[in-house]
Amino acid sequence: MDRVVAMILAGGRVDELSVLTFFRPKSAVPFGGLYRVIDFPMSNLMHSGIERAGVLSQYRPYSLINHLDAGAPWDMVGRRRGVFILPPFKGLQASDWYKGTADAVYQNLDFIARFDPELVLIISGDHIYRMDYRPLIEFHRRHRADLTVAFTEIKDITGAHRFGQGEIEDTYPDGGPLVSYVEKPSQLIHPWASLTIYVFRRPVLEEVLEANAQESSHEFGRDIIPKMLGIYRVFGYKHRGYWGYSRTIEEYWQTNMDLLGPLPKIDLCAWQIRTNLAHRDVRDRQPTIVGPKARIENTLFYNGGEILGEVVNSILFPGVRIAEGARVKNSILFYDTVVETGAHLEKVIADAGVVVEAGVRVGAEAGWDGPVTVIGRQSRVASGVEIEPGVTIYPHLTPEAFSRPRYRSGEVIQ
Ligand SMILES: Nc1ncnc2c1ncn2[C@@H]1O[C@H](COP(=O)(O)OP(=O)(O)O[C@H]2O[C@H](CO)[C@@H](O)[C@H](O)[C@H]2O)[C@@H](O)[C@H]1O
Repeated sequence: MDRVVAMILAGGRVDELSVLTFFRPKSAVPFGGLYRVIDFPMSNLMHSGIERAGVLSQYRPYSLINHLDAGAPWDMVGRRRGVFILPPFKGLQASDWYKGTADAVYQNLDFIARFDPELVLIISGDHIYRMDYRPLIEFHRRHRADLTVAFTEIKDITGAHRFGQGEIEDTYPDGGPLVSYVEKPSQLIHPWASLTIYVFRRPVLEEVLEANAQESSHEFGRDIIPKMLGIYRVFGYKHRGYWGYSRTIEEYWQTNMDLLGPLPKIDLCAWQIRTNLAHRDVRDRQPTIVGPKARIENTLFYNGGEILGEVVNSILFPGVRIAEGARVKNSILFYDTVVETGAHLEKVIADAGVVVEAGVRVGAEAGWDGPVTVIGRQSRVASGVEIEPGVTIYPHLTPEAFSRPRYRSGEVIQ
């Protein structure tokens, strides 16, 4: 894979993820008890033998930069390897904030040229999936394609309007020529959704991005792919495995829950997901302590924690403490969340450093189908309060911010 350079789109802000993306881009949102979202595409690259990647970052990049570091966890440090963060910059000619996905790559064509690659693999840093990119690249080469776009079959048509949709000629079992492509139509018109995974022949990428440079809109899905049809050799590749979009709070919660149970949708053992353990002292914390009265069922947890109460169907990041008599169910608790005695959490996502004081009920009785309650970073939920399912709590709130005994579904506490 020496002749392939990866460009990872990781600059987008995702408003639907609410308080979870107040301080970080979606690609840096913690995931699965130990990881961050970008670990999945990074590990896919590593397993596929692709050792050079540029990361196009823009929105609040600190935690992403800190996490990726020089790329050592994914074996990308070396004389001919590396992961390079590419923030927007001021250049000789007009350059600016990345005006869209295509513009982000366009502004870094000279970075790509340094490696003189045959192919450029452009992927999103925001998705949870396991994929070996080698068959895709092999497909691209076999068909002498200029561009290959990877797709997944749309099974749930209610969310179809959020995707780029393609019609793929049924020539081969793994794909065929791309006949038509529409970016986010208002309803389902084609059965395949774009995964934001593109393989370009490098001269073609340069040509189409140069041609788009003077336009007013700069998105691969809206402006580049549709215009290439009929002019270039454009193919659609059918990805058959799991792919988690997790663009809304509910989807993010569900994608995490997909890691639980006897048959997880992504097997973290068979396809090792690598992460950076150097920060938050994760590597050096003590093993998680499980108390004599603890009850733990169908749950993922790593180190540094203390579980004295009850945890069911949940994902706990390092350092989470659950006091005796506390109950946590169907929840995702980020680093160092503290759940005090008698507190009861159901279907909650708590960002790092949250404290839920004694006796608080958050989202209680939400069940599997109820809405998710989200608590922003380092908020302290006051003792005695009841928070109905589906409330959003802003970061850094102190107990004084909770002036009422009960908050209703859909409310935002700030
Ligand atoms: N200015 C910028 N600089 C750097 N990175 C940026 C950026 N703006 C966005 N990104 C990144 O690019 C990727 C695509 O994000 P977008 O918000 O453009 O698309 P969206 O997810 O809505 O649809 C897209 O993703 C769905 C699901 O894959 C497809 O179906 C659809 O065709 C496609 O447009 C994300 O990884 C995002 O972080």
